[in-house]
Amino acid sequence: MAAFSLFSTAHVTPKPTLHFIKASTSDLPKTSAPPSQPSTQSQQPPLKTRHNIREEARLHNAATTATNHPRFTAKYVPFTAISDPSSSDESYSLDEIVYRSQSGSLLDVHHDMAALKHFDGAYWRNLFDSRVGKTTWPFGSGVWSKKEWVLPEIDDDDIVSAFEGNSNLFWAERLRKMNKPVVGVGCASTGDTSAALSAYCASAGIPSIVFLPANKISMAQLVQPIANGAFVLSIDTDFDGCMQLIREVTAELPIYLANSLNSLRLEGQKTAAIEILQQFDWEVPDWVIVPGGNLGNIYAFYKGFSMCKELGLVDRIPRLVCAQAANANPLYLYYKSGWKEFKPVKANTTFASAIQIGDPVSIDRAVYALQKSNGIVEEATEEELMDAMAQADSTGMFTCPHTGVALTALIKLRRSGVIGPTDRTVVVSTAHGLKFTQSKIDYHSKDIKDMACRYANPPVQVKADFGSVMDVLKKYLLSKSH
Ligand SMILES: Cc1ncc(COP(=O)(O)O)c(C=O)c1O
Ligand SMILES: N[C@@H](CCOP(=O)(O)O)C(=O)O
Repeated sequence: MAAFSLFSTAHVTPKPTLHFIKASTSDLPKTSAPPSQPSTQSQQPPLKTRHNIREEARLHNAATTATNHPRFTAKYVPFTAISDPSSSDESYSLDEIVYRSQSGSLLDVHHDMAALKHFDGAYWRNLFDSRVGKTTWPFGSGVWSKKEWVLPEIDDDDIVSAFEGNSNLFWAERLRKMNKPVVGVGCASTGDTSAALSAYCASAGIPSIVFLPANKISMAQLVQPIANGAFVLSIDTDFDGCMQLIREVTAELPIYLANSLNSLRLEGQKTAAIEILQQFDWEVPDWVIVPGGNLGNIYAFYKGFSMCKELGLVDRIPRLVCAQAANANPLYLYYKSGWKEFKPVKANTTFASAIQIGDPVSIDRAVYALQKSNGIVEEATEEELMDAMAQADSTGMFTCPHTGVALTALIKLRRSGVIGPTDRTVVVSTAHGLKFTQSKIDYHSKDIKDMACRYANPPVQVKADFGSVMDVLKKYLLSKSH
C-alpha cells in the first residue's frame, strides 16, 4: 500500500475566499529580514486596549514599515498568455470585475514573479511556516498567511477571514471592494461553493445569491446557505444550467461572481498546495489526487505547486491526478481521446453529487495543469466510489463520496503499478462526510440498486434481553478473533 495521506479541506474549504479591496493599496511586509513575522505579545498593547483584530493588524503593520524590496503586485492576464505574459498587451487590475479576456478565453492572475524572487525559497518557507497557528490578522489564515502570493495589494483591514485553511493532513495508516458598485456576491453551486460563499458573506454583511440545481444537492448542503441568510434560488436544471444562468445574470446585474470562472477565486484555492508542502516540511509528495468537477481545483493545486518551484521553495512538483465520477466524466473522456476533442457531456446522477458537472468551466486550465505535471485522469463507478468511501470511513475517517472518487483513483493506480508502493501520495478530501449522510445510510442499509455494498456495516437488531445480547456479542467477538 502506498504511503498516502488524506488532506482534508473538509470544514472550511479555501474556496470563495472573499476579499474586499479599497482603491488604496499598502505595501506589504516591509522588511528584508526573513521572516517578517507578526509581532510578539510583548510588542502589543494590553488585550483590553485592542479594540478588534484589525486594529491589532494595524499596530503590527506600523511596526514593520522599513522596506527595501520591490512592491508585490498581481494582475489579470488572458489564460492563453500565461506561459509568456509579455506576449499579450491585455491585462486588467485585480480591482476590475472581469471574468473573460477580449477573445473570450479564461483569465489568470499573474504575479510579478521578479518581485517575489527578490527573496529566496528559504525566506518564503520560513515566512509561511512562521505564520502557522498565529493569531495575528490576517496571517492565522492558511490562505492569507500566503497573502503576498494571493492578493498582495489588499489592505489587511479589508480581508474577510475565518482563519480558514491550515487543514491537517491525516496519515492513512489508520472581494474585494470593487471599483464598480456591487450589491451582492453570487454563484452557481453543487452545494459547497454556495456554503462557503454564504458563510463568508454573512460574516462580512454582504448579500449572497446562490443558484442551486433543484433536488440535486444534499439537504445538509442546501440548509447552510439558507441558515446563513443567502438568497437561494432552487432552479429546475442541473449545475451546468445554473452556471449558464449565473453567467448571464452577473453580466447584467451588479452581482460579483464567486465561481472559479473568476480567476481570482483560484488564488485562494492555490494555497492548499502550499499547505501540503508545509506539512511535509517542504518535501514534495510524488502524487496529489484531486476529485474534479468544474475543474478549478486541479489547476489551483498546479499553480500553487509550480509557484513554489519557481520561487525556489521546492525543486519539483508532484504528478497530479484528477479523479472524476464515471457518471460525469468529460475530462476523463477527453484525456482518453489523447486530448483530441473536448465534448461536454450531460452529467448523470452520481452519489458524488458535488462533481455532477458535464461542462466544466475550467477545462482549459485543467488540461494545462495535467499536461505540465505529467498528470493522469481516472474515473470511478458508483460502486467503486462508495466502496472506497466506506473503506476510508472504516479507518476512522468520515469521508464524502468525492473523496471516494479520489481514493478509487489511488486504488486503481496502485493496482496497475502506476503509483509505486513507496510513492508518497496525497488524496485531497474535499467535503465532510456529514454533508452526505443519506448516501452512507443507503450504503450501510444495502439499499442501493445493483450495488453489493461490500463494506456495509448495518446495525444488528437484537431483543432487549441479556441472553440475546450475549449471543450476538459472542458471535461478533469470535468473528474478530480469526
Ligand atoms: C466536494 C467537492 N469535491 C470536489 C469538487 C471538485 O472541484 P472542482 O470543481 O474545482 O473540480 C467540488 C466542486 O466541484 C466539490 O464541491
Ligand atoms: N463543486 C462546486 C461546483 C462549482 O465550482 P466552482 O469551483 O466553479 O465554484 C460547488 O460546490 O458548487
